[in-house]
Amino acid sequence: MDEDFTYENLNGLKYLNAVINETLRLAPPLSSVQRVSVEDYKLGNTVPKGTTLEFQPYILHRDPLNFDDPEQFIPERFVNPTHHPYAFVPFGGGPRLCIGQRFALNEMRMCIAKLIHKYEFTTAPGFKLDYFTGNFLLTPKQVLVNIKRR
Ligand code: HEM
Repeated sequence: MDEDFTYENLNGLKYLNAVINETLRLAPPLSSVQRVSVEDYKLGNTVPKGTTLEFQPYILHRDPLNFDDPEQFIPERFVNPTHHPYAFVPFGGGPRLCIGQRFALNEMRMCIAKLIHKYEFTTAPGFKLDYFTGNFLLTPKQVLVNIKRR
């Protein structure tokens, strides 16, 4: 069965990839990304050289101008996506885009596909997802699930 979990097969699992993207939209692990301007730049006002600028994937991803019903978990929106390329930036963007993006996506596809192939996961009764705050990494306090062999 292991031979079915190839790069090509995993890449072609449209709904699995949509679920991963929708999860990265609502819970981008890196909630803010910084840049320093290397020269004066006109952006409405002039941003002087040496200014630290920050964009927050978490905020962009939940902006109703970018996504309809942004607070809802709707993987289908990533099956045939229509959003602006810079409206969804869990791995950043431009020349300093996350170097591990493909590796991370592959790893997620492989682990999730193998696990749900053999086991069924449900959230534990009464469990509510909660995150540590005040950290640049979005980390859940705990994840309680029930696991059943299929
Ligand atoms: C879900 C997993 C991951 C997420 C959400 C993530 C997210 C990000 C983000 C938002 C950036 C900043 C990009 C920017 O400044 O525009 C970044 C940079 C980076 N990431 Fe990741 N990352 C992940 C996994 C990984 C992995 C697995 C590796 C290495 C194997 C990695 C290596 C790096 C490196 C080296 C940079 C700096 C790139 C540069 O400045 O040129 N990341 N990542």
